[in-house]
Amino acid sequence: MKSFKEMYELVKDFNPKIVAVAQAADIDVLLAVKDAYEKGIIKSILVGDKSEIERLALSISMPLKDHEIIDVKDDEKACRTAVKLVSDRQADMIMKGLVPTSVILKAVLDKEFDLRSDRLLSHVAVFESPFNRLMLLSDAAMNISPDLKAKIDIIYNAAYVAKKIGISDPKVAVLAAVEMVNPAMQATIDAAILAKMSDRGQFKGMIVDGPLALDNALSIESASHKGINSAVAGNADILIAPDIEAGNMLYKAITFIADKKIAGIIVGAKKPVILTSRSDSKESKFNSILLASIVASDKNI
Ligand SMILES: CCCC(=O)OP(=O)(O)O
Repeated sequence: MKSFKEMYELVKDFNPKIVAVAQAADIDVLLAVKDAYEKGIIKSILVGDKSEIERLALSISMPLKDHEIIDVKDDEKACRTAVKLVSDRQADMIMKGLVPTSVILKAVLDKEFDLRSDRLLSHVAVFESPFNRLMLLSDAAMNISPDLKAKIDIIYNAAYVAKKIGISDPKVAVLAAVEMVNPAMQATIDAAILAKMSDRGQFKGMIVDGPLALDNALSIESASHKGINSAVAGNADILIAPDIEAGNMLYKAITFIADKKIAGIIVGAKKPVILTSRSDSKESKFNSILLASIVASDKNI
């Protein structure tokens, strides 16, 4: 897939999914939900401050008769209500509204709702790259300081999403600040181990290489200028950040500096969670609904 337009072309023929929105009183969230509803992609249950949802909906001419509202003001309760709707099979996916990521993730991880699978949960972002194709980034929002084992799961989760959007044998760049292994930099050691695992055939259906700095993950000229010979350099489909700080900054640089369209979801749970930054645009939130719809349509999730 080259663009979110192509993603929309795929999703528009799916049966509409039901989205439980946690803290829906936000103009960009409501605009994305309105757009997705009008295009027949979703139905929604809006959890949040009812009077505020009604006020905002009026300002964007969003008819609320088509959307159920559950009046909950408190952040934690709104998240738990949205997650419970999915847990009780009244909704197919959860959407983060105007609420901190940690609050919604706490509800998603609560054993009471039985949404965890045997996989690690991780955030996967998809963005329109300058190379006329979609690329992926992980993890910008969930795993704070993943160890080697967590990085393996993060790579598998990202490759799963890559395959769902048509990237059959993704090339995975494990990012660090430098391309050489430096015993003082854990990110380079982890990346080198992951690359060796890939060399030995321990990752199926993908090529993993690292450590790669962002320049040579993205540009073959940068790689050859630095004398780096790698099947992934300049061809990366998936960027794996060393930790949440790097991942989150890269995510926000993609949107706020490069002005690229992005989508974000949490995978690894029994149902997808649409998870963007509160400050992301309505387009990014709409794109995230598309991406989650693809994952939610997978019978084997
Ligand atoms: C995927 C980015 C998650 C994030 O940073 O959310 P907030 O900006 O709302 O904290």
